[in-house]
Amino acid sequence: MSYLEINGLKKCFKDRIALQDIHLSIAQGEFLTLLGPSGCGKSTLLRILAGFLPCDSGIIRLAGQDIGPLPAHKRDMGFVFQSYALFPNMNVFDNVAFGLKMRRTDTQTIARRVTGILDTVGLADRARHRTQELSGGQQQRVALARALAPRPKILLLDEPLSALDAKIRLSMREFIKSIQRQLKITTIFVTHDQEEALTLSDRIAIMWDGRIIQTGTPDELYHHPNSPFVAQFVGTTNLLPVSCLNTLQGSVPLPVTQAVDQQVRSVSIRPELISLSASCQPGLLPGTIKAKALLGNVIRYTVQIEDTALLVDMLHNPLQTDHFAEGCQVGVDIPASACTFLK
Ligand SMILES: Nc1ncnc2c1ncn2[C@@H]1O[C@H](COP(=O)(O)OP(=O)(O)OP(=O)(O)O)[C@@H](O)[C@H]1O
Repeated sequence: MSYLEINGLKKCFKDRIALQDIHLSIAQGEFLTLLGPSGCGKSTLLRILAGFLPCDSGIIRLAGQDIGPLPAHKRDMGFVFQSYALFPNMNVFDNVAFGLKMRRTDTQTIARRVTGILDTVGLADRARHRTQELSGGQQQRVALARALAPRPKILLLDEPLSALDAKIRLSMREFIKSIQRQLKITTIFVTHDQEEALTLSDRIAIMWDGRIIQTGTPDELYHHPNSPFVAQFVGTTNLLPVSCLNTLQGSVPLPVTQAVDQQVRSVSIRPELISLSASCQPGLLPGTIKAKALLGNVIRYTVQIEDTALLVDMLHNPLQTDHFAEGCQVGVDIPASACTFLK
């Protein structure tokens, strides 16, 4: 059963539609990410859920209750901003205690809760420090502790890692996931970084131009995208007009008829599903290596086949010597099962 349910949500800013037709169900304890390019409406949706912004129409239910009419402080949601937004005039303890004081929680409970949550985020020894004395990662942990201290029903995180440098970002990502697992708190995370979304989420809602285009597990979105937009936005792919297959099929039995039957317009082929051979045996397509890039443990080749350039990923094993140099002639195998046809 869904814990948070959003139905038919719409939001306009003057004549600009920021969100429309938003339907989303989130289970208790789930980690859901809103993923999409800049300006697609992710933060607007999060702010509406938090009660910071009104929506024009739609219903939001939390644990069966319509929370649309409730102000932000009565919604039981914790919010973490991209820019920490800590109170500079307060120390770490008082920042974390803020939400509890607003709720007129008694002093003993505040002390117990703040100490407990600071311990959870690994900052128990910094309680009396001023927030400016902390690193970016530590400040974001204070922001997380502040959001969690009142024990909200939902945790809302708006690009919480984007102000951090690359290395801290990675460790904070792991940290957020482990806290979420430990507390089993229902979480909605906003990002435009697909790697972040894929590694953190139970499910991802892909947004584009104010709409949710597809919702699914990372695996579903990667292997079964419902549109060219999702295929390109989640992972790397070769997105080709389906007519390309007509050119390629001379040598390979690709399932072009299936594509025509479904009136699809494009085909997505993931780079790791294509393989290369040193010789072009029957059934393979003749290609030329145009470029080669080392991406850590993967080598990404650009292979030219007639007018089509394909990306092909192969695991990089330094002990093996069967890598291909630029200019090399190769045989290219595109199994029919590698082709995802899209409308
Ligand atoms: N207060 C506002 N007044 C007018 N337009 C707004 C306002 N807030 C957001 N918008 C517009 O609504 C659209 C969605 O904005 P939003 O900030 O939700 O996108 P986003 O996906 O979170 O983008 P980013 O990843 O860049 O933060 C954008 O076109 C934006 O310009």
